[in-house]
Amino acid sequence: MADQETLTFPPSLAAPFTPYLPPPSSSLSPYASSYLLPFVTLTFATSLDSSLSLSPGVRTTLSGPLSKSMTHHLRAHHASILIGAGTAIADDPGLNCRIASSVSPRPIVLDPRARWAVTAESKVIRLAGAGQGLAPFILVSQDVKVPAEREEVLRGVGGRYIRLATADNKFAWRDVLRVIRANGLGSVMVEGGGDVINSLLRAPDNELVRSVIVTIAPTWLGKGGVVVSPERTTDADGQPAPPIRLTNIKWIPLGEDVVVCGEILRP
Ligand SMILES: NC(=O)C1=CN([C@@H]2O[C@H](COP(=O)(O)OP(=O)(O)OC[C@H]3O[C@@H](n4cnc5c(N)ncnc54)[C@H](O)[C@@H]3O)[C@@H](O)[C@H]2O)C=CC1
Ligand SMILES: Nc1nc(O)c(N)c(N[C@@H]2O[C@H](COP(=O)(O)O)[C@@H](O)[C@H]2O)n1
Repeated sequence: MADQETLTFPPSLAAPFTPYLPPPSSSLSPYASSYLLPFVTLTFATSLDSSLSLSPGVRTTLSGPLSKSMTHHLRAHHASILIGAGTAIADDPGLNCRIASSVSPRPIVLDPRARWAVTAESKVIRLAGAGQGLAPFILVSQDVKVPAEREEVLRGVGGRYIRLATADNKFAWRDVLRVIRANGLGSVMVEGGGDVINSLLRAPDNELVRSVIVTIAPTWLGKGGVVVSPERTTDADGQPAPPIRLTNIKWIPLGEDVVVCGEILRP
C-alpha cells in the first residue's frame, strides 16, 4: 500500500473540540463498562442544503483541508467508526486515522443483507494488511449467507462478520451499540451515510447520541443528493416528537467551513 498523506491538526485548533470527545481510554474506564454502551458521536460533513453527497453512489468531497484534519483528529479519539453498506459500496473508504502516531479506529459496517462485496482490493482491507488501519467488523443479519471468500479476506487481516437479529432488515441501534461495547470498544463515531444518520436521529434512538460534530461546507449540492432529514415520529399518545435541537453549542470556523458541536437537547 502506497504511503498515505499524513495529516496534522494543531493542538490550538483541537482544544475547543475536547469537551465533545469521549473520555480518554473510555474503552477501559469504569464509566464505559457501567453503561455497557459506547460513547456515541454523530459526525459528518454537509452542504448548505443538508446533503452528504451529490447522489447515493457518488463520493463527494465537502470538507476543506482543515476540517478533513479535524475528522482525523476525531478518528484518533474514537475506538471505532461506523458507516452503512451504502457508504462502503459508494466510497470504498479507508476509515483509518492519518495523523502521525495515532491509533486508527475499528471500522464497523452495517450491512444486514451482505451487499458490500469486500475483497482483498478494498481500500480498508489493503490498509489493514499494510498495518495502516484496522480491518472492519461487518454486521449482517442472522439469516443472510455470506460468500466464504469474503469471510477469508476479512479474517486474513483481523476482521470478521458479526451476526445480529434484524426486524424489517434493520438492526436495533441498542443491539448494534451493545455489540460494539462487547468487543471492548468504548466509543464510536457514526459517519454516515444518509440512511444510517436518519435512522439514528429518529426518536427515541437519538437518545443514544452523546455528542454531535457537523462540518458545514459553503456549497449547495442541489436536488438529488443524499439528505440528512430524519423522519418525524409520534409518541405513545400520538403526539409528534419535538424537533431535534442541539444544546451546549460551539460554532468553530475551520478554513472555509464551519463546524457545529453540541449535544442533543433532551425534552
Ligand atoms: N459527507 C459525509 O460526511 C458523508 C457522506 N456519505 C455519503 O453518503 C452516501 C451513502 O448514503 P446512503 O446511500 O444513505 O447509505 P448508508 O451508508 O447510510 O447505508 C445504507 C445502508 O446501511 C444499512 N443500514 C442503515 N441503517 C441501518 C440500521 N439501523 N440497521 C441495519 N442496517 C442499517 C442498510 O443496509 C442500508 O441500506 C454516499 O454517497 C457517501 O459518499 C457517507 C458518509 C459521510
Ligand atoms: N468529514 C467528511 N468530509 C467529507 O467531505 C466526506 N466526503 C466525508 N466522508 C466520509 O469519510 C469517508 C472516507 O474516508 P477515507 O478518507 O477514505 O478514510 C467516507 O466513506 C465517508 O464516511 N467525511
